[in-house]
Amino acid sequence: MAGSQPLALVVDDEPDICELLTMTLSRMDVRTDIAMSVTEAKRRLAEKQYDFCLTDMRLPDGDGLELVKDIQQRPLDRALPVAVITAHGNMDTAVAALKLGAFDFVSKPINLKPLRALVQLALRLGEEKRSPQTEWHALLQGQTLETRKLQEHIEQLSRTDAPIHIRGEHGAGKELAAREIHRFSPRSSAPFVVVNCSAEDPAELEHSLFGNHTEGPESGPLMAANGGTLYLDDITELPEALQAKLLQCIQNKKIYSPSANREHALDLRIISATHKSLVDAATAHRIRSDLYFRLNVIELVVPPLRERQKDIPMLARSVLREVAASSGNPTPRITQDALNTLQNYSFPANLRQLENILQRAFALCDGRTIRPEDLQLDPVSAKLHENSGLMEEADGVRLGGNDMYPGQFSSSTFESLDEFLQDIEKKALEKALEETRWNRTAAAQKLGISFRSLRYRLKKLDMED
Ligand SMILES: Nc1ncnc2c1ncn2[C@@H]1O[C@H](COP(=O)(O)OP(=O)(O)OP(=O)(O)O)[C@@H](O)[C@H]1O
Repeated sequence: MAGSQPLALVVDDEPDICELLTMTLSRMDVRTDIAMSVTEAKRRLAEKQYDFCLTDMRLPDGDGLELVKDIQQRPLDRALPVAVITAHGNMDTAVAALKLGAFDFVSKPINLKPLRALVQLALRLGEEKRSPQTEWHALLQGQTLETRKLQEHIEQLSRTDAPIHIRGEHGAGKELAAREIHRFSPRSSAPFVVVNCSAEDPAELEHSLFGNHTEGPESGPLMAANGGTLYLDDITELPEALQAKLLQCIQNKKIYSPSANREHALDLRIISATHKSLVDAATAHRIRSDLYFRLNVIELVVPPLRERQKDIPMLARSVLREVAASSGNPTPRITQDALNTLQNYSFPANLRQLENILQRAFALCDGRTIRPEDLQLDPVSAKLHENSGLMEEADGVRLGGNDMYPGQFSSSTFESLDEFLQDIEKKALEKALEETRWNRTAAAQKLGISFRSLRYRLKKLDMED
């Protein structure tokens, strides 16, 4: 830090606000320089090294966004955390600032409590950047371009506090990526809390999000994640009534407790995820547009394992090391043929499937060496997945095969393409249900869809009985 006390640059042309900010920061042992315009701010940034910058949006010679952009473009200042002050309710500007690289925003009239939390986070951000990078989770290591891009993006996102939406196939590592963002972020000492938004029962989901009736939000994950990160998995499945409630909490940064008859301040980073398209869900009005804009400020795409093909040998060895260590056994060897076989497989269920395959292979092998036959890969389903693009295979359920559907549309058998596709869907659902003895939760899991989605499909295809 510049000197023993941190130094902040406040950019605002309203003397009252400058005074309020200077006083608040000085009570936090932060020294402040003031700039009244974009030009003056740029000059000061060129002269001194700051630990944090807070800028108003409307300035006499330009706007705060220009400054945010400028700070991101200066190599020396790349590490400088910048936050913006927005007019009350102007979410568009706040989102634009976050997209440009601002780590957070405060809205007018300035409330001192969130402002202090923001300053503390900004200062921790500065410190994090100076500490040596921690090692990646074993499944996110690798040398392929896709993996490096992912790592770089994760590092970048851990330096902001903006909401992130993660998109990727089942088992590709969305939660892992979210955990890494949290671990590298200044929120890392606070909890990372996971909520799955596709619960079977909406009332149960409401409790699991907002706490139960007797204890209120104090017993729920939003309060549990306070100060840290809330990971909302399968966000496209969140029922509409809960979307409104969630939006209110995120927007107001508060949660109401009926039992205590008071509001609790919420200081959370939200990371949401889906294996579907959030854009499609918003277009189809399954996700409220105001919530969509709140969640999808920055998107992170986690690549499927088949796009990290060259990483597979390294990943396989590291999974085997873990599997063996957890049972107190020496790590088995894996032959080059077995590695080649893995590299040629399409892994429809991604990292999760790689782990499952190697756990099974470890149990089946002679204890010392894993050979191709120990992997028990299903070449047909792998090929089907590669070629069809129609359906997804998860956890080893075979959705295709000539015994199930003819593979191509014929107008003599089906009246329309829709009917043909419905037939495929019906057969896949039947098969998964049979294989799980009509346990719908397990069948949904096998099909790689949520329980709600399975229920919806069964209804749509008139298969509820
Ligand atoms: N905290 C963790 N520690 C160790 N391994 C983990 C952890 N979280 C996930 N994994 C492993 O990482 C792999 C990818 O899982 P992850 O849950 O990140 O995928 P995902 O893309 O979020 O999947 P889904 O869409 O089904 O929720 C799995 O094999 C899982 O076992």
